[in-house]
Amino acid sequence: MTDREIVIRLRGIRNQFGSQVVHDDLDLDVYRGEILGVVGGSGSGKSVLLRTIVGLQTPNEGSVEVLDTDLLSADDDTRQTLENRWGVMFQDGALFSSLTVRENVEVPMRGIKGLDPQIRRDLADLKISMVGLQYSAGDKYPSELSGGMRKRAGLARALALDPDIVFLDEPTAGLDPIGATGFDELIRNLSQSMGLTVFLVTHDLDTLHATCDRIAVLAERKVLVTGTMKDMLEVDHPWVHEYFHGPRARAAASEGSAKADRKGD
Ligand SMILES: Nc1ncnc2c1ncn2[C@@H]1O[C@H](COP(=O)(O)OP(=O)(O)OP(=O)(O)O)[C@@H](O)[C@H]1O
Repeated sequence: MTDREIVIRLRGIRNQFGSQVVHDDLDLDVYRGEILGVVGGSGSGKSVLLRTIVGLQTPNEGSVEVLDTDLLSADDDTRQTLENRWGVMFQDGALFSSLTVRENVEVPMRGIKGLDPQIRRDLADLKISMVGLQYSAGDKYPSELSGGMRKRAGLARALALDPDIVFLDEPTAGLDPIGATGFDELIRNLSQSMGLTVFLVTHDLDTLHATCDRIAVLAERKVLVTGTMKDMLEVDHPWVHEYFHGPRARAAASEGSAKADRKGD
C-alpha cells in the first residue's frame, strides 16, 4: 500500500467554528485511482473536510497537499491550475438554473483560452453522454430534469476538464434505489475507464459496498480509521460497530453478496 501514489495528503488539520472544534489533528491520505468513501455521523465534518480539500474552507491549522501542491501556500495561478485538475459535484448538482445542461457543462471549459465554441459544445455533449444522459438532455434546463438526471448533469460538469480527482458529496442522496444503483455503477465505470480518483462523501451503505475501494470513518474530530469494508467489520468502536453491523448494514451486505453471486452465474 505504501508505494501507491498519494494524490491528497492532509496533515494535522484543525477546523473550528467559534468554540466548536470540528476537526482536530486530522490526517488522511487518498491514493491515485481509488474510490474512497467518507462516512461519519451527521455533523462529524464530512462536508467541511471536502470543502477544506477543495479550498473552500481554510483550516485553522494543518496542511493540505493535492497532486503534490501545497494548497494553502499556493499562489493564485498555481491554485487555478490545480482547481482545473479536480471536479466537484455538490449534493443537489448545484447547476445554474438559467443555463441549459450543455451550457452548465461548458462553464468550466470557458476558462480555456482559444477553445473553439463549437468544440466546447461537442466536448460538453461528450460528457453528457458519458454520464448516461440522452443527447436531448443537453438542451434542457435543470428544472426540466428529474433529481437523478440533475445529479448526472452535475457529474458531467465535474468531469468537464477531464479531472484527476472528483469530489462527490452524497451523490445518491434522494435517489430511488434503482437510480442510486445506476449512479453507483456509473461512478465505478467512470473511475475505471478514466483512472479517476474519487472522494465520495456518503451515508449510503449500498454505495460503500458496491463502489468504494476503501472507507474513511470520521469520528472524534479526526479520521478514526481507514480500510476496506472487511476491515470496517473488525473495528472495535461503538459508532463504527453500530454503523457497519446494524440492520441496514446487514441488508446492504447481503444485497452486495447476492449481486456478486449473480455476476458469477
Ligand atoms: N461555515 C460554517 N460555520 C459554522 N459552522 C459550520 C460551518 N460549516 C459547518 N459547520 C458546522 O460544522 C459541523 C460539521 O458540518 P458538516 O456539514 O461537515 O457535517 P457532515 O458530517 O457533512 O454532516 P451531514 O452528514 O449531516 O451532512 C456542523 O456542526 C456544522 O454546523
